[in-house]
Amino acid sequence: MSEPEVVFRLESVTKEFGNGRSLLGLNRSAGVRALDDVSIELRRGEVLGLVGESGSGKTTLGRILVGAERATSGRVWFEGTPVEALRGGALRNFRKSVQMVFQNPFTSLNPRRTVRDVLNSGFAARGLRRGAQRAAAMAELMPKVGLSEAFLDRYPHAFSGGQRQRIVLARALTVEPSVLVADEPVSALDVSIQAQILNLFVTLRRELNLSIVMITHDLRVANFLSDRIAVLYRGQLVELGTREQIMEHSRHPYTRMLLSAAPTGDPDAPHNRPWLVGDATPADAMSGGCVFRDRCWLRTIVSDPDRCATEQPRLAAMEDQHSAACHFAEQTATAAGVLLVEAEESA
Ligand SMILES: Nc1ncnc2c1ncn2[C@@H]1O[C@H](COP(=O)(O)OP(=O)(O)OP(=O)(O)O)[C@@H](O)[C@H]1O
Repeated sequence: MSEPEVVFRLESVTKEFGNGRSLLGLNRSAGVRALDDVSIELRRGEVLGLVGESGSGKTTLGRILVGAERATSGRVWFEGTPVEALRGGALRNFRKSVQMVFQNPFTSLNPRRTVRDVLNSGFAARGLRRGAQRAAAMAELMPKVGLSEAFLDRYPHAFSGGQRQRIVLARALTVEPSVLVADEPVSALDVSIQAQILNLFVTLRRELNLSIVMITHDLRVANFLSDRIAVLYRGQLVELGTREQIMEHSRHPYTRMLLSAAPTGDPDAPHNRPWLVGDATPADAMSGGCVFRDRCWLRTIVSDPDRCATEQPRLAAMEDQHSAACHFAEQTATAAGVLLVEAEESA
């Protein structure tokens, strides 16, 4: 099998916010490490789900991909070139090629601009100057996102949330991107509409060979359309694998915890979930060791829990495509099974 083509490559990317001194050099603020030594690739035509709780660094990673934030350290390569080295035409091409779609379609559209105005700005950026060229591009684009051309002269307020998200997608597509970074694109929508929009992503990805980074706190969304899933915890990439590896054979105790906390729709699911262990300790009180150790259910049963406090686990490959950052990843599945049986017996 040939190697997949890599669109983005992130090498040891760290992003810190607010890590500076005041004007007089006093009160050095601790700052926030939103991303901590993240290395990952995005392949041509794949959907990469990026999951984790609020504050885990998902949006920051997405903003680094589109060039809206710069890494504090580490490298970001786009199609083989470091992003910071892009200039002139190559930089313009990068800005068109990588588009971001935001969560809230009610705030991401200007209420005073019709759909036609919105799309025309994108077509102008793509270099379509003549009215006839833009009309033809518009006639091609609207059905792709499931909208009628009759909507072109309406303002955003005339549309439902799902329709607005279709307009936002159409706007992103005007410049013919090769990568979409979608930041919680369905979480502001009614559940009944979410599947329609996710299906639209699936269709667009197939028709346009798009690479998509799907940022979501909802594992059901990631499960629906991802080829691979990356799990972030406190800015660190703690597990990476194919959709099936993560959803069915996850090895990091945090991923197991996320999966068990996700609504399953199963009324018989155990209420006494053994792997929900307390709240997170503030990050600045946890230097060294594993970032997840304070909430880790697996650590409560392994033979050498001190190791978790002293030695930071590195992301290590366990099988083809699947890696996890846990010293005891080999024991996760068995330990989870034992705990679940115990919980069911004591319920
Ligand atoms: N511009 C900023 N200035 C300071 N801190 C920031 C900034 N952007 C993000 N952070 C901090 O970085 C950390 C990661 O935030 P980020 O928004 O990337 O997480 P997230 O996983 O996308 O969370 P959410 O789902 O809540 O959006 C958080 O602690 C956040 O407060």
